[in-house]
Amino acid sequence: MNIAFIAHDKKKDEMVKLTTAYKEIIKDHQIFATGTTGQRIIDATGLEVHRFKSGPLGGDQQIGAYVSDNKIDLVIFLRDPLTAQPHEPDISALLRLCDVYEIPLATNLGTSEVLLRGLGNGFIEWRKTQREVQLKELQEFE
Ligand SMILES: O=C(CO)COP(=O)(O)O
Repeated sequence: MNIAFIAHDKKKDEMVKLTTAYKEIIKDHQIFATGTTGQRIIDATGLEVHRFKSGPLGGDQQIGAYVSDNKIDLVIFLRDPLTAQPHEPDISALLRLCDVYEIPLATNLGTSEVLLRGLGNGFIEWRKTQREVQLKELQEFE
């Protein structure tokens, strides 16, 4: 599975704790992240991470583009609900695309734990079928 991890500044310590705690589960998957979040995950876990640009510089949009290309199966986005973000429109756009494409999305630590445990127990496997169906549809369209 391809998992995207994103955390706002005040949530980055939580993200480090989360990815460290669930390293045994996430190590078997491809990890994508916005720039600074990705670096924190690399430093803390040593896992391989595909880093996009930093969020305010377009990272959320890059992940959104991957979502719309059916390349992301799960999004863990630890948002800071108490601080205004200069790139709020990008954040809303990413959340919207997750809903458009029915991508499992966690925006807080509690839901993140549920989704990562679900991932470990195979509950996200349906995404593989979803990807194959969509690929077939695209091929028929071309
Ligand atoms: O701002 C972000 C998401 O909206 C996160 O970006 P960084 O991981 O680069 O801090």
